[in-house]
Amino acid sequence: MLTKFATRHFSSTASTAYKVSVLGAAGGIGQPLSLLMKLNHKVTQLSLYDLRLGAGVATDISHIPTNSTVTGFGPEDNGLAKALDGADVVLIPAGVPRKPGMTRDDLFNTNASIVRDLAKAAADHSPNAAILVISNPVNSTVPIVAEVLKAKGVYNPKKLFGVTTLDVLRSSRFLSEVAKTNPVHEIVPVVGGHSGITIVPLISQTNHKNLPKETYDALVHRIQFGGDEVVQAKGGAGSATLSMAQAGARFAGAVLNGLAGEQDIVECSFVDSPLYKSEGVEFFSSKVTLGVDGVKQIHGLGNLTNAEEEMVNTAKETLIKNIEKGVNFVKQNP
Ligand SMILES: NC(=O)C1=CN([C@@H]2O[C@H](COP(=O)(O)OP(=O)(O)OC[C@H]3O[C@@H](n4cnc5c(N)ncnc54)[C@H](O)[C@@H]3O)[C@@H](O)[C@H]2O)C=CC1
Ligand SMILES: O=C([O-])CC(=O)C(=O)O
Repeated sequence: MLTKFATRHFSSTASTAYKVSVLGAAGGIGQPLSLLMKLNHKVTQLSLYDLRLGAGVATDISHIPTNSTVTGFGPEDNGLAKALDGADVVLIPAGVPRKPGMTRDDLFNTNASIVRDLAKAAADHSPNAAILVISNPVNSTVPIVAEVLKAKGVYNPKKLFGVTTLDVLRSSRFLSEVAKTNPVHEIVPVVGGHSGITIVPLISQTNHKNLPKETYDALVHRIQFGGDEVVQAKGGAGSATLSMAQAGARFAGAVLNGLAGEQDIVECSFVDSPLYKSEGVEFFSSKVTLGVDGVKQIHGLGNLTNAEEEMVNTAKETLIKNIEKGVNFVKQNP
């Protein structure tokens, strides 16, 4: 694995057998993510659902000799219900990716209903699962899932996560490139949300507080718009898939480690957060300690520079609108 925010200790009572369901498992992210989950030894049942090719991907991955069964499902024969039944962790990378010139918000019209419907099924068939939302725009799809779960009476804010780990991975990598260090040792908290200016890397909390202003500004911009680099490079064929699979597998692994009772498991994630609720920001990404019930503790941002504080304030304004958009969508399209 790449980086961890803290040392891990183990609880002797930990359970280590989990069912993980991937919804959208045959997609650009879904396939490598499913592969990486097959390599996680805590996963004993891997359930792969997609509108197409779910069974094919599952059969392929099932030949890997790790200690899990792999089952594939499509929409026929109540496949979604079966895929979700009793899941401990549900990963959702279903939905369309960006093309050059689009923002993540441009995906809202297509992905909102996909995520809403998958959340309804998760509420019915795996109401206790930790739900990890990858589908964009994350700043809005996470509130969509929350509203659906609330309407179904099964909302547990400790078990809903927007996956922002790719921003953390990029921060480690891009910072190491300018600082000429080993990225494995660069740990950068990234707070806010997951789109453009809502992505706020806290470089002041690394060993590289005094980067020249021009270098710092370029680094922050590259982290905030790193997704665009991949969208441009793929020239219309999609967005980040392989690095996202690694990010998703790292975050799902951390959630499983928390569920298993391991201590001091800390990752950044976009969660139902008390940090700025009084200002109307219902969800916010910050460092979160993961535990047996999901979120164990949401950490404050710590000391910020003036520049970081300004970025957080700007992020909050956009987040309020993105979150409201998701909430309104479910109200108007239950
Ligand atoms: N959170 C993050 O950091 C990132 C999020 N993403 C987002 O992840 C999503 C997926 O991206 P890709 O895998 O590249 O797209 P893709 O188009 O390659 O795969 C999406 C898959 O979802 C499936 N799908 C669509 N509707 C479905 C439904 N109702 N039920 C089940 N499966 C369904 C499709 O059949 C397809 O296999 C996009 O919205 C993208 O923007 C991408 C990169 C990073
Ligand atoms: O840029 C995109 O559309 C996909 C994404 O969320 C990322 O790569 O961070």
